[in-house]
Amino acid sequence: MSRTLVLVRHGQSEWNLKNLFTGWRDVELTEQGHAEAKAAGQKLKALGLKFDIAFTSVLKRAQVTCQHILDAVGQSDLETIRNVALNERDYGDLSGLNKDDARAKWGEEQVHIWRRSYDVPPPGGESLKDTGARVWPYYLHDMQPHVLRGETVLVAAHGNSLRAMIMALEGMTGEEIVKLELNTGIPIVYRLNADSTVASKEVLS
Ligand SMILES: O=C(O)[C@@H](CO)OP(=O)(O)O
Repeated sequence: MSRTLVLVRHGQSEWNLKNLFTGWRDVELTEQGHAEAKAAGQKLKALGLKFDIAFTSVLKRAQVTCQHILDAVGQSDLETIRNVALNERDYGDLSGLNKDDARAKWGEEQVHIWRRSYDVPPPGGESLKDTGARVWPYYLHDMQPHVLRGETVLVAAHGNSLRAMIMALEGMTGEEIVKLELNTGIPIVYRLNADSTVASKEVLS
């Protein structure tokens, strides 16, 4: 029984590089981002992983990352489900603003609260808790059944949508999850027990 779940944050995007709040804006990967996604695929290939299904968001930085990984493991045509539930946290009115400009305008502390508190949403956007309220039901209904059937599942998504999944998978508190930073293009390989709890976790950094 494989029961393997691989989570990967997309490679560096143009707006990661420019230090802009991104959220649901549909931006491209940088050259480095493409390279990170390909390297993630090579790491998964080296583990000998073969996927049964892949899931990604409706945003191209995650979709392209997903495709690079599937190409690297020799599964370019694998069934891939795209769903808005896996999108990045919606940054609302902050989307497109520079993070340093925002600190200058609203103060370091306020911007940190918007970025890394668990349940305080940025103006017009989602908190991490709000993001979890769409990610976790989607995981339970659409992804977890594949894993529990013994399949190997790839999820290429975003820093905060993956944080929301990790929090629930590992039973972390809101305080614990906001301290966890996910690097771009680094696969996290979970093996699950039959009762859906985590048996092991390996970060392929
Ligand atoms: O801008 C965003 O959408 C996210 C991820 O890049 O940023 P943050 O680090 O603030 O969660």
